Amino acid sequence: MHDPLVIIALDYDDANKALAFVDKLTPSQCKLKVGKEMFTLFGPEFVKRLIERGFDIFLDLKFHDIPNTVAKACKAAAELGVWMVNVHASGGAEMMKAAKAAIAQSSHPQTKLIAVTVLTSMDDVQLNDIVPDTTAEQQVKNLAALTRSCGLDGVVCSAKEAEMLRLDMPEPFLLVTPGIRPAGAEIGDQKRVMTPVDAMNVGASYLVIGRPVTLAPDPVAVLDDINQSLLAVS
Ligand SMILES: O=C(O)c1cc(=O)[nH]c(=O)n1[C@@H]1O[C@H](COP(=O)(O)O)[C@@H](O)[C@H]1O
Repeated sequence: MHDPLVIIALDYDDANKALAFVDKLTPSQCKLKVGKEMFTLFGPEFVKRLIERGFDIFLDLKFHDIPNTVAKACKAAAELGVWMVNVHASGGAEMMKAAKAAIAQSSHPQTKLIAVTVLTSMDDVQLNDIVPDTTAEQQVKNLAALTRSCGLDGVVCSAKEAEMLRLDMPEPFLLVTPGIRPAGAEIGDQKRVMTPVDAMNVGASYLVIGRPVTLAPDPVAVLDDINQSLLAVS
């Protein structure tokens, strides 16, 4: 089966609404991301229902805690049967290595583990409130290098940093890029954004796209258009 490049962020507060959308999709059109809102509302059962429908699931809970806690959470996520799970790289090397080791020991050791570098909702000004005297680009570079040295499968970053990272981080290291906005789409709370085609051209592995698709009057048509536009670059 063709591996879809788009990961749809299912950020709904209503499981039936989310499932009504998912029922119009096939696993060759997109992977699905379940994040903090839907997981908090509907839990692992909801994730299992999506897996049963044949979709690859990115469980985006962005774990960030002491190594023991994150390792156990990642093992539990892997055992749900998800395709990918994530942690915050700023949790540090010990935490990331513990998470990787725990997944390797789980019943689903092929689960991919990636680390968030700098959230795509942050610009340099916001970043400097928490990490002075750096840029988002520099911080992404440092945290991606740390993530890679810990043996993880990839990072979450904005497509703005993809070209720089690809210089010394070739595939199969994954660059998973949210903050994707088709031309003319509302940017909302995102800061470091790029269009789907531009993101793929600079080296993204997968594009995480939420509201531009899910809030559209015809979400499936928007997803089809994005997939069509990507045919030329993939
Ligand atoms: O890890 C993520 O998926 C993530 C990291 C990041 O830096 N920025 C980011 O937007 N995300 C997620 O990607 C999705 C983006 O959604 P939209 O902004 O609606 O396209 C949301 O579900 C976010 O939680």
